Amino acid sequence: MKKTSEDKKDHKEKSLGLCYVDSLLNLELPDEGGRKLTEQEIVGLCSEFLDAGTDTISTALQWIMANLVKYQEIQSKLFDEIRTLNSDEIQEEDLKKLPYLKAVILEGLRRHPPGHFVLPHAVTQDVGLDGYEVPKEATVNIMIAEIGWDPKIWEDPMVFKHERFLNDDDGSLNEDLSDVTGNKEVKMIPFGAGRRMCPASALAMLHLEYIVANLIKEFKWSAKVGDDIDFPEKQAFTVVMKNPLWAHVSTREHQD
Ligand code: HEM
Repeated sequence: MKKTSEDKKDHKEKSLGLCYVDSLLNLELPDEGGRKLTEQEIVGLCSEFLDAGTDTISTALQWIMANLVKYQEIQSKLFDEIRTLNSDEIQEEDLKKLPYLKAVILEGLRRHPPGHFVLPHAVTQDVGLDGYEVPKEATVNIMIAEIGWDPKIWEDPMVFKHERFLNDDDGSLNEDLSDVTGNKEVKMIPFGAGRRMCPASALAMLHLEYIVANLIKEFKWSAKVGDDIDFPEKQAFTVVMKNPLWAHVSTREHQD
């Protein structure tokens, strides 16, 4: 760890900035006499970051791509939208010009949230909430998936209908529905809500939009011959596709 720290010091001069481990190595805890993090704490934080940040994204990506493989008409419309950008490689700033893409990603997260629950929470003292007693230290959880599938809020909740996030008149994004923070109203909260909400929700949305846009721009995705693409789930670290996606991938330049 020490050697890495010194190596990083040299590297810092030549690089763009500090990486996550550099920040952890430099951190001092003001409430604990300014002590540094222990090696065990740093390893714990890195592992939390990697687990929370890779499995969730890859699971969400697989569900979204599976829907685009199954529903070719959605994939074609998405490709048409991406084509309007007329750019060689989609950049971060292009993404806000792609409401159809955002609607597909949101519907993917509503219909197939990678986590069906938040992390277990607890209160530090007995609390009365809306007529319910929540005892100190009892485990409290929230059913993320069920909220996004509530038929009182979502029409045909188990159907992949990305258009629900678009305004009928001009195809722009319905801003109220697409707020997933739960700050205005809790309709779907794939990242949880409140103080312990996923700290990387904006980064995750950016990654999903960026990756899906570039995958669809470069390649046409279709089902393996004889594969129907179905959507049963399996609980792993996240809720994954029981039958993982196998797709036939071909470059766009040979066909469009
Ligand atoms: C589609 C992608 C993602 C989804 C659906 C997701 C969802 C969630 C959910 C539901 C929680 C629990 C919130 C709660 O307990 O109230 C959470 C926590 C967390 N997520 Fe994400 N996440 C995603 C991507 C990421 C990424 C990319 C990172 C890091 C780079 C990350 C880092 C974390 C961390 C560190 C926590 C724990 C926060 C805490 O305990 O206060 N997540 N995430």
